[in-house]
Formats: sequence, C-alpha cells, structure tokens
Amino acid sequence: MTSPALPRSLASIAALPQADLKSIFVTDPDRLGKLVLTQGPIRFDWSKTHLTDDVLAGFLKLADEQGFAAQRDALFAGEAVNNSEGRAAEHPAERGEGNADSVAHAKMLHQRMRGLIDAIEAGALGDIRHILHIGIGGSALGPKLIVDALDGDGVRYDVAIVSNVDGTALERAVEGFDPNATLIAIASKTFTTSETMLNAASAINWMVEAGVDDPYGKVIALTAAPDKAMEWGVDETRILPFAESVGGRYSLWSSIGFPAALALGWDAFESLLEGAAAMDRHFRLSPQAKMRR
Ligand SMILES: O=P(O)(O)OC[C@H]1O[C@](O)(CO)[C@@H](O)[C@@H]1O
Repeated sequence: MTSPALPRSLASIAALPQADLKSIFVTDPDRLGKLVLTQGPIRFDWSKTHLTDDVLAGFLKLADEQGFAAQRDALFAGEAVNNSEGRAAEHPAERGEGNADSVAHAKMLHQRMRGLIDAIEAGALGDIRHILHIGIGGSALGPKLIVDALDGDGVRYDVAIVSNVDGTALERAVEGFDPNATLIAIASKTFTTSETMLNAASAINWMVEAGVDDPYGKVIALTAAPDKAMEWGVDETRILPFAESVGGRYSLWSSIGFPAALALGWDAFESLLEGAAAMDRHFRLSPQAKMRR
C-alpha cells in the first residue's frame, strides 16, 4: 500500500534544483569516487546522471519512510510480499539466497535439471542437436536473452525460441532443424497458456508429419504445474518443476533456464546463478546509505 507521505516526498525530491552535468562535475569533483560501483565484473556508473547528494539524500529518506529495509528482509525471508497473488517472491532462492527451506528445495530441483541434462548429453533421448523452446513472456524472454547474449563458439546445440502463434514463426524457427534430432522444451509456469499450448501442439504435428517415431518422447516440460504437464502427455521423468513462488518474469533462474543450461553447459549456468547471487548479497547486506557504493 502506498503511504500518503510518498507523493509529498517525491514532490520534494523533484523540486530540488536540476543540475546540469558539466556544472555538477565542477561543484562535486569526487563524483566518480562516490557514484561508481564495481561488483564482480560489472561496473555501474551513476556519476553522469542528475543525481546529487541532495537528491540521493531525498531518495534515502523516502526509502526509510517506506520501510524499505523491512520489506527487503521480508523478501529474503520468503514472506508473502507479492500482494496481488498473496505469495512469496522467491526467485533469489534459485540462486541460493533466502529462506533456507526454499533454497534447499530449489537446489534439489536444480539437481534434477542437471541430471536430465547429463542424460541428454549421454544420448538418453537419442542424437539431439537442436532445441525448440516454446513459451511466452517470462517463460521465453530470460532464456532468449541469455542464449542471444552468450551465443558463440561454446554453444553446443542450436536453440530456437518461439512465442508467436503465427504459424510462420514456428516454421522459420525450425528451418534447418532435423525433426529427429530436435528436443521440444515447453516452458509454462501454468501449463495452460493458450499461445504456448497451441505452439506445442503444432511442434508435435511437425514431428509427426516428419515421421518422428515418438514425438512425445522428445518433449521436456518446464513448469510449476507438473500435473498439467502430465495430463498433456509429458512423461514424469521429463518434467522439470519449479516453485510457484518464482514469478514468470524472474523464472530464468529456475528450470525455465533449461535451454540455456543445456546449450551453454551446466558450468556456465552455475556461473550465471553465482553472479546473480553476488548481486543478491550486495542488495541484501549493503546498508541503505551505501547501496550505491
Ligand atoms: O508461464 P506461463 O504460465 O505460460 O505464462 C506466460 C506469461 O504470461 C504471463 O502470465 C502474463 O503475461 C506472464 O507472467 C508469464 O510470464
């Protein structure tokens, strides 16, 4: 709930004199020292923004008034901070940070994902060279970002990600894919999203038309609703669940990241989780006034 103090505090920050970039470097020559944060391999530079000591002090006061520190603690404790759904928001647990039970559960599910990846690499599902990832919104954008960003020599499988229900999107995605050597990853937290289920059925048809022996045997489900995936026809051994408390837009860190973990390798996926965990720790442990350092 927004406190009545919020508009007042924001208005007082907005009313502060707007400094121009050239002059704030003259009046505040130590800006680089104060407004650059190096965290692992990432360098954040806020020195070339309108932020001044007064504006920052205003935001810190505002954060205090809004009970920011207590809210942050509640997030990492696994309390129900997602008010609209009445549940926790536990994506940090996927990275090893947060409520101990949730962290242990996420670790166990990651081990399950790793086991399936090892089995695929060992040929348990036949000769696999291509991954067709089907999902929409948060169930597609995270893996797409990672695969696009890290695509290169180290990528062991061709990955195509399809969200659009226009049939040509699927046709284009599988251009050059051998249907017999393709794995279909159906990514849906609810396993009911109509675009995803339609594309999944079309992908199965594509395999059937190409004469693939057991198309359902090439399907992996990435979902928080394993029962729905089973009803749809996915064998339990190829279902990679994740917790309900992981929101769609943050699900990359869960089994939704499967195509990235398979294509880039488990070590790369683990490094991604570790990098995110370092930022979680920074966010959780930095005193508010030092957040930017
Ligand atoms: O993962 P699902 O359940 O298929 O939902 C897909 C997307 O649709 C939304 O529910 C709404 O856009 C997103 O939160 C989610 O990422």
